[in-house]
Amino acid sequence: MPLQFIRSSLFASPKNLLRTLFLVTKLRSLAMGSYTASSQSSKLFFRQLFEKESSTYTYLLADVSHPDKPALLIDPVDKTVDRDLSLVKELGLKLIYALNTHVHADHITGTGLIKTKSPGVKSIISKASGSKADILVEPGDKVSFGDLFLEVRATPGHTSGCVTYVTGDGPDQPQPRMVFTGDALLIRGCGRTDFQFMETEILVVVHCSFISQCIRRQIFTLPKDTLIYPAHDYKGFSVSTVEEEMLYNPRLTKNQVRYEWIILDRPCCEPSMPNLSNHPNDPKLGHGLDPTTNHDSPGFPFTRYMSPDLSCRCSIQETFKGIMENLNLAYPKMMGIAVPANMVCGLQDTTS
Ligand SMILES: N[C@@H](CCC(=O)N[C@@H](CSS)C(=O)NCC(=O)O)C(=O)O
Repeated sequence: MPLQFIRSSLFASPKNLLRTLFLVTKLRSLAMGSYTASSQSSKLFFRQLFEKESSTYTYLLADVSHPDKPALLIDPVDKTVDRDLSLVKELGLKLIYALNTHVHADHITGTGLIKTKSPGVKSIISKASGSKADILVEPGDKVSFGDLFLEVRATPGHTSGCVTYVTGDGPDQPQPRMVFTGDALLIRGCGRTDFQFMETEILVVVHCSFISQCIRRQIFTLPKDTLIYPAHDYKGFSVSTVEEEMLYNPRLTKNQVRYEWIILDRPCCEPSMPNLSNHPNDPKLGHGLDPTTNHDSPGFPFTRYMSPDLSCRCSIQETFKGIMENLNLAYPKMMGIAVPANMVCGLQDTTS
């Protein structure tokens, strides 16, 4: 509503005055809502926190309707642990979990420090990450805090163990839903895919397929108003929605024919990397059709990648793989220190 209309209607009639006051209040609360990124749920306390050197978002969630006010932190950073723990204390929350979405390569997780400063807090990371933590979660697991919970979804590709945490689906859970995507899905972007398994062309394709397919299947299938909260932003964005990213994310709105086709009908994100050494038709040398039947070999869903008819369906520049190969990002400055430290997620400073 134009401000001019609000102003002029202020003087029209008592009825209009009330309506206008309601509108102004609503507009103000909407503006504040997006500024503080607060949730609609009366049970959920939610705060988005920022670490500026690595442009990392940490999220604090708590069930404030529960007598203990149990809380969790998603993707805490070592440098801002004191700030985060002071906030938890000030608000009278009881921190029970410190979660990581994945093994970060650009900063050191805060979970180790949190555990030393706040004994009793349990660290959480995915089992697929291969790193250490108190609790290793798998897709489908729930992380409960009071009456609220987060659901674990697998979104590998940036790293093989990346998971996304989604607020629960149910009458007492926050509405709209909220999804903490780590580095899998960023606002108008996504995590780079050049960290792991880049030895062969086929594995590059597998990883690109994983991330783009997992974003589609695990995140874009959520209700359109689901709020997206990533682990990083480099452009000043703080929140998006499933609908917005489906429409405007430049890395996910381009031609996907090649990758949709490659893992068609395969359950997403299963650790079923093809065993290249045992396969009779080496995909590096050509397509993997069974020469006797001219069909895909059983149990090898990627075999048609090199098939000439598929390759000409779309040009490589239009594909997700083409986009990802042309990002030209330098490796994170802290990678050599961050990855080994984060592989012992939350345990490096404890005796357990
Ligand atoms: N310049 C930063 C690292 C930037 C970077 O590589 N970010 C990662 C996520 S953190 S490992 C990424 O996936 N970026 C995708 C993108 O499109 O930016 C540093 O030196 O730390």
